[in-house]
Amino acid sequence: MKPYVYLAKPVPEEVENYIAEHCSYDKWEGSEPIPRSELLQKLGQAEGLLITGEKIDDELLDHAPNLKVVSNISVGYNNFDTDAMKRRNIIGTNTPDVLNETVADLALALMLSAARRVPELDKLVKDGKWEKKSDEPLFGVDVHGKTLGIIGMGRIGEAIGRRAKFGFNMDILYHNRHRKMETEKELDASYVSQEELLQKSDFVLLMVPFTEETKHLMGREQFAQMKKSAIFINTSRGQTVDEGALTEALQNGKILAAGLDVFDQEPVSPDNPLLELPNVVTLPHIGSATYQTRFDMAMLAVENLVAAVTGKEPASVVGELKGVLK
Ligand SMILES: NC(=O)C1=CN([C@@H]2O[C@H](COP(=O)(O)OP(=O)(O)OC[C@H]3O[C@@H](n4cnc5c(N)ncnc54)[C@H](OP(=O)(O)O)[C@@H]3O)[C@@H](O)[C@H]2O)C=CC1
Ligand SMILES: O=C(O)C(=O)CO
Repeated sequence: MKPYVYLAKPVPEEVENYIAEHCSYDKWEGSEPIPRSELLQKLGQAEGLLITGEKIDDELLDHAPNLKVVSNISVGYNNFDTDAMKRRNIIGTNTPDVLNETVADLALALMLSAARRVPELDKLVKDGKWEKKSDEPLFGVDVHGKTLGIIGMGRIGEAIGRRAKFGFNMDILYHNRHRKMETEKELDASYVSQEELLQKSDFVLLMVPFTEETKHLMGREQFAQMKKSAIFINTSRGQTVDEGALTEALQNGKILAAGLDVFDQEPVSPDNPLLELPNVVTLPHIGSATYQTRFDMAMLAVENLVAAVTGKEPASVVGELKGVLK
């Protein structure tokens, strides 16, 4: 008998066909995310669960006595309570690498948009406010040749660093908990303390996972350490930034501008004061959102799912849960 899995997230037909070859399954067909109460009801028989970002905690796991694997269609897995999963010998998988280049493209788009004020000036033109006088009020700042500081030089951070170094001739600073000698060599990058990175960078870009350690990694003190002319980019998770402190820094000219793909609350509340600021470029968490990359992520996620429920080792089990499946 084929193992039974539940798909809480729709996937492309070709990906679903792969599941059908190996598993029996049921799926959520709504266009909205599956309501929590509905999800909990679906888990009684499931050996595998496919999700994007739903919270996996004791409450959910108590409804899933047969579960072996939760496969996340995303690389970030801050939605996993890994301790609760470990206690029950349930593994979690994610989708690393297949999205690196796509997310890096978007990070550069945010840097360029914020520096050259692209959305603000696009609106000006479309509002019929392009006038035949001095264009100095429309000036932005250069990206090429400037210094980029990457906090979280991992898989995606490196892809961003390559674009910045080889495409824009930028100097690269980075900060992680551990040094990466090969990356330093490849990108001629310098490992510095977080404080030095904040003080010296023209662009500060956050690409860390959201963990207890990185919660509000950027707060009032950190924004105060940045140059007044610097631009802050967040493509990691909203919770890594104290949004109140960021708003204040932007309003008071402590930093020049920001580019944000992620927010503390998503979808962002329409009354979030960051949305009022002309020097903030905002996006709805679309770092990996191209047709090809979302397809690749879904395929990797179901390959992980199928592997785990058919007794094989999935390609990308998250670090904390490696080896817990019995
Ligand atoms: N906006 C979007 O759409 C997307 C957002 N993301 C987010 O990006 C994150 C990173 O993805 P990815 O590059 O694949 O992950 P990686 O694990 O490859 O890289 C993360 C890097 O962060 C560093 N890091 C971790 N904790 C800290 C810390 N406390 N202080 C400083 N550095 C730290 C790690 O180095 P070390 O261990 O040495 O500290 C590592 O180099 C994901 O977890 C996800 O949240 C990912 C994809 C799309
Ligand atoms: O993969 C992730 O972590 C995302 O944020 C969306 O692709």
